Amino acid sequence: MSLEMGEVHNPDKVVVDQDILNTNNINNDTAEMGSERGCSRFKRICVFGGSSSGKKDCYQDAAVDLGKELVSRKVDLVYGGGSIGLMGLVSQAVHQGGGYVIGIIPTSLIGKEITGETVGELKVVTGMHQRKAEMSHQSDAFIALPGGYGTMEELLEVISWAQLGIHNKPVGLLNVDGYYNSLLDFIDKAVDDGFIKPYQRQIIISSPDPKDLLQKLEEHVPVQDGAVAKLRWEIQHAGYNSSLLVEIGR
Ligand SMILES: C/C(=C\CNc1ncnc2c1ncn2[C@@H]1O[C@H](COP(=O)(O)O)[C@@H](O)[C@H]1O)CO
Repeated sequence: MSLEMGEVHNPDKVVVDQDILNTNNINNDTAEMGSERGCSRFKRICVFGGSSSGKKDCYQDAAVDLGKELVSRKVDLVYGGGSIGLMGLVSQAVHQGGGYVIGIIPTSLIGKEITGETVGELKVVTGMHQRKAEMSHQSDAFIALPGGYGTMEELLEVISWAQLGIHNKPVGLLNVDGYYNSLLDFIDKAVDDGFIKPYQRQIIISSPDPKDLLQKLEEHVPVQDGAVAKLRWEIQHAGYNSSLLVEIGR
């Protein structure tokens, strides 16, 4: 497979590149589709997950169940574009269920040897930072499956962006078999010790069960603080025009 930057693979289901990048369009679509789709307030959810499958069957089962749950709610999947590990399993479950899959992959990770044979659409970006920005632009919520450094980095970034008010999209943690218990304990310690504000602890929505997690995300009301709202207002009124501000404006 040879792909150029910005190219969308799989022409039978081509998404016009400009539409993908236009965050406002996606937002409008989401609002319009809400009643039409009937199943979810989200049009697209970004799922982070291990490039490994983990040693216990329950991790793989959870990835497949999450994919099926997205399909049943008619929510599109945005993910890292690889076919390996839990990220591959969730993408295959969505694709096989007839759902829509968009993989965002940096040029450096393209190649069957590294990512395997991917399903759905594949959008190529220049690097890891562009990938995360693009995944965030594309999505109305985030979910992390169990995973390693890559998953944790992606998860913590969207949490810290929520804390800064860069987005107000729900962040879910699929805490399969208590995999993330020690991370949640650590975050509770950070709250106790004064490094994370108690209301910011609520940014993370966790559940061991995909269906329950999706339901909690649907019902979630984002936490706001006055300082963040002021920051958002000041940046918007400073007249900047960057991808970050497109995010902030959502
Ligand atoms: C480097 C190797 C394989 C990497 N293949 C990947 N393809 C696509 N996306 C990937 C890949 N590896 C990591 N990611 C991203 O990070 C998250 C998973 O990382 P983790 O450390 O396994 O948790 C995932 O969400 C992707 O976005 C060959 O060794």
